[in-house]
Order: sequence, then C-alpha cells, then structure tokens
Amino acid sequence: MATSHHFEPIGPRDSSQTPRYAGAANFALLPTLDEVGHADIAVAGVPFDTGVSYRPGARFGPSHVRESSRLLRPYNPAQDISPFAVAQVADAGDIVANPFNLDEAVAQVADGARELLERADRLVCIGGDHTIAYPLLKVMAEKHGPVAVLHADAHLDTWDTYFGAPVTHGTPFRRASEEGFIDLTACAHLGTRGPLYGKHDLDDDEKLGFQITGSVYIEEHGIAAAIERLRARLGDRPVYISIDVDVMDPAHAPGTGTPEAGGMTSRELLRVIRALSDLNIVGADVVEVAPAYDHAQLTGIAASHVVYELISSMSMSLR
Ligand SMILES: N=C(N)NCCCC(=O)O
Ligand SMILES: [Zn+2]
Ligand SMILES: [Zn+2]
Repeated sequence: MATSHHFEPIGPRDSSQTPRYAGAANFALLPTLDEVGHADIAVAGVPFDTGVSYRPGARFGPSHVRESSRLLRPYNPAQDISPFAVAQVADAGDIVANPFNLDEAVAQVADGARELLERADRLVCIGGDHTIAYPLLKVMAEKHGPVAVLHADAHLDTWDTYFGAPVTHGTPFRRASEEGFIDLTACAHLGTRGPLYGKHDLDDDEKLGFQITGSVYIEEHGIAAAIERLRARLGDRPVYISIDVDVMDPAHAPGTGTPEAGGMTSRELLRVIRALSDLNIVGADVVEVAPAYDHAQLTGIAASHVVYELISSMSMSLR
C-alpha cells in the first residue's frame, strides 16, 4: 500500500549528530506535527488525571514517557521495519483538558483528537489516566463506526460509578459500550487480574461486550495461545488498542496509580502488540503512567517501547 505523502518522511533528530539527551523531548526525538504538516501517525499527550480513584499523578505521564523515549532507535529488528522511514510520524504536543471539570475535559479530549485527525491519519495518545479512552473511543466510532477494542489492563474498567460519578478511570469502557462506540462482539481484555468488588463485575463485563484473557490464562496456556484467542475475538474489524501500563507487573511498571501483583512482563506485552501488526489498528493509547511512583524511568521506558511497538505495528501496512 502506498503512503499518503509524496516525500520521504522527516525522521527523528540524528543522535549521532546531536546527543540524544540534548534538546526538547519530542517522542522518540521526532519532528513536531507543525514541522511536517500532515502525518500518517501522530503521537499526542493527554496530561489529565482528574479521573483517578487512588494514587494521582498521571497528568505528568506524557512528559515522562517522552523524556524516557530519547534512546529509541529508528530500526525495529523484531518487526524488521524502520517505522519512521515508512511512515511520517510526528509529535503533536498535548491535548489540553480542564482539570477541574470532568465533563468539559472529556469534551476537550474528543475535540482535540478530532482536530488532530484532520492533520494525521492515525493517533497514538499518551495519558493521562484511563478516563481519556472514553472520549478517544467516541472519536474513533465517529470515524469508523463501532470499533473492536483490545484493552490491556489489570482492571476491567467497565465499572459503573465511583461516588456516584459516571466518568472516571474505572468506567470508560462501560460508558463507551453503553453509547455504542465499540463492537460488542469484538472487544477483549488482556492481562486482567486481582480482586474485584464482586462476581457480578464479571457478568456485567461480558454483557458490555468484553471477553477476558486474564493474567492466569496467560500463565496456564502461554502467550501464543493468548494471542490466538485475542486474534479470534478481534477479527478483521478496525481495532483500537488501549494499554494501561498497570497490565504489566509492578516489577516492570511500578510508576502507576492502581498497581496489582501478578502481571505481565514488558516482553510479553510487546510480543502481543507485534503479533497484531497485520490488523487494521486505527488508534491507540498508553495510559496511567504516574512518574512520582516510578524509579529509574522503568515505567517510562516500558511505556515508550510500547508506543514504539504500536507505531511499528501500525506502520506495517504503510510499507
Ligand atoms: N484504570 C485503572 N488504572 N484503574 C481502575 C481502578 C478502579 C478502582 O479503583 O477500583
Ligand atoms: Zn485502566
Ligand atoms: Zn488498570
């Protein structure tokens, strides 16, 4: 398939000419969206964490992931692709959202994403707490109709309300399901684990359109079987991938707001994303990086590699 631009993509700053630790931290040292005009894939931050139920701080996620992405190199041997050479990828900066008004923030994230999609074919958002998946799925559904969803997370995030509030980081997929943004036959959780409020959480979750491939399933059947199960569920529909970094074990991603023991390794998560490179991945987010709880950029680096692998998988169809 031909790329949408007629010129060679503008790639990242050359780190053999300018030390990679110098200058502004655009994601992977890529150019800005303003510099390239139009992008095949834009990376945008969504610094927002008014939806959290426990530790705060994911509002600092975008800048931390960008800062942790300086060491990424242009060739991805695991997929045999140079994503920034086959696709124009750019950093679109941050979508700004009101920290004191959740409803306004949700509208701002939707508006911001919609505007960016005038200038980029696909969007990868760095959160921010998981609330942002709700407006992002709204915009995906406007463009593609109800989408298939791969949701990698320790948590279901299909709960109903907290303190009576319907829009939180524990509820985006219930709201998206109720409002028809997602294809109820093609949504999947990956890596789910840990205590729930009650068994009824699981009944609700299934009715809302999700199939669970949990952390225990991965342990018992292996990652290859988990991938096959996900592929069967997602089918060949446009798929949106939402990755909460707490899907990884706290040993791999400690810098997050609601950590749960017994999670995936970063290696397993990267493998899953790679294995879906032939699907039509129309958008993605990587959320819940809370740098105040991070150490030595462990979570930031894991998240930056997840974004890089997502971009690599999206680029496969643009070669
Ligand atoms: N989306 C994330 N990370 N966490 C949801 C946790 C909801 C709860 O406090 O039960
Ligand atoms: Zn989540
Ligand atoms: Zn979570």
